[in-house]
Amino acid sequence: MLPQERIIVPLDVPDLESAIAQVETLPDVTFWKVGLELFVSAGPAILDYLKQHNKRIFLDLKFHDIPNTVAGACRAAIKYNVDFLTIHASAGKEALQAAVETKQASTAPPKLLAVTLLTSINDRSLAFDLQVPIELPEYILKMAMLAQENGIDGAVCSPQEVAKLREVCGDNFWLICPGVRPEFADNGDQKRVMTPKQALNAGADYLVIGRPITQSETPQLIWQKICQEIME
Ligand SMILES: O=c1ccn([C@@H]2O[C@H](COP(=O)(O)O)[C@@H](O)[C@H]2O)c(=O)[nH]1
Repeated sequence: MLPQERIIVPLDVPDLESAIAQVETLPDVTFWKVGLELFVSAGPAILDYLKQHNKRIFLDLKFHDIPNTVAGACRAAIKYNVDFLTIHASAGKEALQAAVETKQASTAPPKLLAVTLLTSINDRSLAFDLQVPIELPEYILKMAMLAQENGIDGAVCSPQEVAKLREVCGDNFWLICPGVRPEFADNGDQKRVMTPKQALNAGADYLVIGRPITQSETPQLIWQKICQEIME
């Protein structure tokens, strides 16, 4: 795989027209992420468009519900024939198992990824807002292990945790990192960040990089700059 094929760009836009415009602006991007904003607005039409243009798809709907509802949502999403699909690890063991059972009953299943802890959460908000009484790195490791033990294919984590998860979960567990910021970019609401090169060196399989590219005045130039950086 070429290094630039390891960068997933989110289509965090309000409608189908804006999504198509963004894909056209970045013709070299091979892997796009469709999240809640766009899917709630445009529905599966955006998935059809991406498939027609031979793009890979990360459907990032982050399911978090009771097992029966998660199973039903996975069954519906799997029909779209996407590459990656997300569920929150904190939905719990039975919901993770329900997602995996649904996937196993399908002929062309996506990789199921468990979100360990949103990259917008830091140690302080984990302790004081969410009242989780263990240290952040330990919590993330526990979420990844819960996912792996129950048959999930990989985890979404920040680059700051990826080396530890790689060491513990091994090479047959996909590690996908949002919270990636080139030196020149603002962190925005991302709290646990590293640069693209640091994230890949730490063991990430794929990086999700959005606003530093898509909200720049020159998205194609920034894309090329990031690709250059990770190839050096
Ligand atoms: O923990 C998570 C899980 C998902 N995301 C998603 O990744 C992108 C990041 O976009 P940026 O513009 O690069 O911040 C976005 O679509 C999130 O929904 C995440 O950031 N953290």
